[in-house]
Amino acid sequence: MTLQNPPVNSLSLDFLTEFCSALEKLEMDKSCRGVILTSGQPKVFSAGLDIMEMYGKSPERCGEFWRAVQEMWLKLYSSNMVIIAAINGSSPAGGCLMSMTCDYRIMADNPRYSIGLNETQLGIVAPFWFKETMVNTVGHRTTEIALQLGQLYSPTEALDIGLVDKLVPEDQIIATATQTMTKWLAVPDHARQITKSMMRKPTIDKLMSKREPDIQNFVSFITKDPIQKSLGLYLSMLKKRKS
Ligand SMILES: CCCCCCCCCC/C=C/CC(=O)SCCNC(=O)CCNC(=O)[C@H](O)C(C)(C)COP(=O)(O)OP(=O)(O)OC[C@H]1O[C@@H](n2cnc3c(N)ncnc32)[C@H](O)[C@@H]1OP(=O)(O)O
Repeated sequence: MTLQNPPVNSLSLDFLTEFCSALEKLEMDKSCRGVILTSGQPKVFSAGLDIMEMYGKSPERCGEFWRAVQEMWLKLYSSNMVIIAAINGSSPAGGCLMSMTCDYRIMADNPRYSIGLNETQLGIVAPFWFKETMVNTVGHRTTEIALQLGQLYSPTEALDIGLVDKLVPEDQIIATATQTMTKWLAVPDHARQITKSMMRKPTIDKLMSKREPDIQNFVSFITKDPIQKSLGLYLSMLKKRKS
């Protein structure tokens, strides 16, 4: 699957809805056992959640957006398929979350790229299921430091902490992902799928049982004046940096 939402693959409501529907089709297709997730945009895997979906929007619209974010996470994290992330660009916040739902992460070894959950840098807080996905990936202590600082890691740093599994030159990323997929698909599906589910079920069940309160929490948090102000400042910083 190639992410195509120019310019930076930000995760808008429309894009998330389309993504989930495409993933569901693959999940139901018995001939499809694995997916390589990559970006069709230069330099960026995904810029994370579309900030415009969280800025100046009605509570109803924010709720609809958050349900779509939950759905994307649930579909990816609980997929029966082998999902390999070929991270061919920067992957902050929601982009990092998306990568962490995959079974294996291969990143281009370009020092200009970065990956991490940088929410606190925007004045917002990564919700419990973002946090738990990271704990399940890199462990508790590393997550505590990463989340409080809103740290973005270079590919080499990300490899050091186990946030990605392998670095390769960018032009070899799909070939390496394909070789890796062959190895993962050599394991009998049922045994691998049960094992994956055993590892991830507690985190998935926790969000499933708290979906509505999590949406309420998000809406009441994101629509608060100081949070809207922080997002507005961050957006203008992004635009200014460009000029
Ligand atoms: C008890 C508490 C309970 C809490 C419950 C509530 C929890 C709330 C949590 C909400 C979680 C949010 C997670 C997120 O994903 S937030 C998004 C974070 N994303 C970022 O910080 C990334 C920002 N972008 C960048 O750093 C860079 O754009 C880039 C990805 C490194 C690419 O750089 P590049 O130089 O190639 O591109 P530009 O910066 O010039 O960007 C091109 C245009 O795209 C716009 N842009 C970039 N990112 C976003 C985005 N995420 N959303 C919307 N728009 C984005 C950028 O402004 C440029 O626009 P322009 O062309 O109009 O200037």
